[in-house]
Amino acid sequence: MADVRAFRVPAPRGGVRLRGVTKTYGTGDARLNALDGVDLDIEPGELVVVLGPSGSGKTTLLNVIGGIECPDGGELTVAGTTLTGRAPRELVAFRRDRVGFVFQFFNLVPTLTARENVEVIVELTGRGQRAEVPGLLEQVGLADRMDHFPAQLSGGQQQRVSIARALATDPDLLLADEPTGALDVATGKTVLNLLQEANRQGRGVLMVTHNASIASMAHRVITMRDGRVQSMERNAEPADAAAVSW
Ligand SMILES: Nc1ncnc2c1ncn2[C@@H]1O[C@H](COP(=O)(O)OP(=O)(O)OP(=O)(O)O)[C@@H](O)[C@H]1O
Repeated sequence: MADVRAFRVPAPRGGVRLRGVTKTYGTGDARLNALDGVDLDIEPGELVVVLGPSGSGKTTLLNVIGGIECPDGGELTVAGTTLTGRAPRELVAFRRDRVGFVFQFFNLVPTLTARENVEVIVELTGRGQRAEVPGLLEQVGLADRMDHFPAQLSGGQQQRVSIARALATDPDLLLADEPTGALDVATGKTVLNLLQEANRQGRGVLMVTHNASIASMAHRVITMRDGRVQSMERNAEPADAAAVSW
């Protein structure tokens, strides 16, 4: 008899709820509302793309949802955890257990190999298994590059290491800030494909980008303006990452 586990659809996870979330930088005349009362619901398992002009609050939104920044006001719940009013220590635990980050410029440790860059996260967080790291690097197409240092890898390969690193702790939600911003089209598409695959495994994915073409692969597209959600659109049929082009 066939193994029924092979057919099990992964449970969707990584839902997000914001109500009136504010984040202000500076004081007096220099005071700036980076987030100016954001209301937003992201369903578990959704792939959401965030667009908007420079300075509209996209990165701040991502950082607040990821527990990198504390909101000044409003209510915020991510993957079942209420983040408002939390002590910094609790936010560290939340980040460790719930979210994975992918950045535009990869943020790898230059003195560690690809394998070590992923292993160090497994060891620091106590999540995931060191023995699974080679398999993860294989999944992102780096079986033959595991012992290379970041400087010996192309931009796309470095971004794939950073995706393996983000997935090593099995996060509920993957937060990606301009993950293709430093890559050419072909390489960028392989990265998008990996993010889509991570989403198809049930994880929430929230991706900030300036590239409006990427919006076609999202379940929902959010446009930010002046620290607020200006619009929200649902794609009836999200495209395969392979079909995205720019
Ligand atoms: N640490 C900070 N200190 C002061 N101001 C900040 C800080 N971080 C962001 N800002 C300001 O908050 C506003 C929103 O910034 P944010 O980086 O979220 O915008 P963005 O939409 O991601 O922009 P971009 O597309 O250029 O990356 C901007 O005006 C920015 O200058």
